[in-house]
Amino acid sequence: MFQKIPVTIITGFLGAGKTTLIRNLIENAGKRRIALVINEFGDIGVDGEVLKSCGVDSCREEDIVELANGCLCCTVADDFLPAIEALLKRAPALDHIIIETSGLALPKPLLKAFDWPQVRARITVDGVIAVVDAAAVADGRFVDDAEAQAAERAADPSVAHDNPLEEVYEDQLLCADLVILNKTDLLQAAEIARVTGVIEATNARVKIIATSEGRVDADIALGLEAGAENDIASRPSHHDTEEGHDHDDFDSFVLDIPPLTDPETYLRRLGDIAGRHDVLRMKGFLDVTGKPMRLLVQGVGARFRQHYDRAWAKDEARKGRLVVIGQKGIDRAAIEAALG
Ligand SMILES: Nc1nc2c(ncn2[C@@H]2O[C@H](COP(=O)(O)OP(=O)(O)OP(=O)(O)O)[C@@H](O)[C@H]2O)c(=O)[nH]1
Repeated sequence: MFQKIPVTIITGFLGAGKTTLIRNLIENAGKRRIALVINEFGDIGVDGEVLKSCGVDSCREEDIVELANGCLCCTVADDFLPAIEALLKRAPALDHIIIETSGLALPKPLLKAFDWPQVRARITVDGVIAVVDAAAVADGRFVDDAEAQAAERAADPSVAHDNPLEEVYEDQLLCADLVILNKTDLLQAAEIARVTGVIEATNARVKIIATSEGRVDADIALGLEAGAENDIASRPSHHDTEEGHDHDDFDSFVLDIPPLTDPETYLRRLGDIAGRHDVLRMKGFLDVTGKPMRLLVQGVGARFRQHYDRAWAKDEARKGRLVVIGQKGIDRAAIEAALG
């Protein structure tokens, strides 16, 4: 019998752990033939690179489609649908498609693309998964006083707050069938319970799995059977009355970083600068003098992680580059001066 191919949409704010989750899913997906569609904000394709070098046999380079340049939710017809069409022509047929949206994308416009007749005939959206950085929520990164705001919204559902971070984060939550409450390693049990309550107050119908390092059973995450394209109307958005959305609220730029002799000191400086300038996300690859491998650096707010992920290729220039993402008005000149 003809079967629709299930698609999982993975949303979640910058640095929440979407790529980490996907890596885990493909490692644990058994024999499923999976293709990944990855969309990233910022001009260095770090997520695709991370997944290509993940070393999982079933995840081949040709199974990863990178849609760079902006925001999937704004380029559905031009970029996204042709990419999906190409995946549907694969023989043998794929078992599953996972789409990682950029951390600033609104999932609902993307979900709507799956309601188009030519797409819905062949694909079903198994589920929308929102990855949430539990520590960022606990720190009030998105909403200063989440409990007070949930109470306010319960009294008046139309209440709006002019905070772009909050709008993106909430749109992602409100569209989800499953929340992966990630980074619980950074919180005590009472904080995890509090954050869980805050999420339930925003979206009462969503399932929540608390975890760390994106560890979740692939059979659960890829077997939600939500048919999300059939109940788009029950997923409210702050942007329901608009055509598309703009990205004027956020800014990103790429820094060229000279070769480093003392990466530890440099990374401490990165964390310090990210904190002082309210950087939302920093990531890229650094060239450490004398090391055959490139240093993959990941910053979420002021929290940094790094590891040597692979050797520089023979035909590749050893070039340190970091993408920096912040809210509009982020002080690029000061950051450049501090890191150059
Ligand atoms: N402490 C901690 N760090 C985590 C966890 N999961 C992921 N990270 C780290 O958080 C950083 C961002 O993770 P990613 O998986 O790249 O996040 P993302 O959502 O794909 O990021 P963008 O695509 O830039 O939005 C990386 O340094 C991860 O190693 C976790 O459970 N705990």
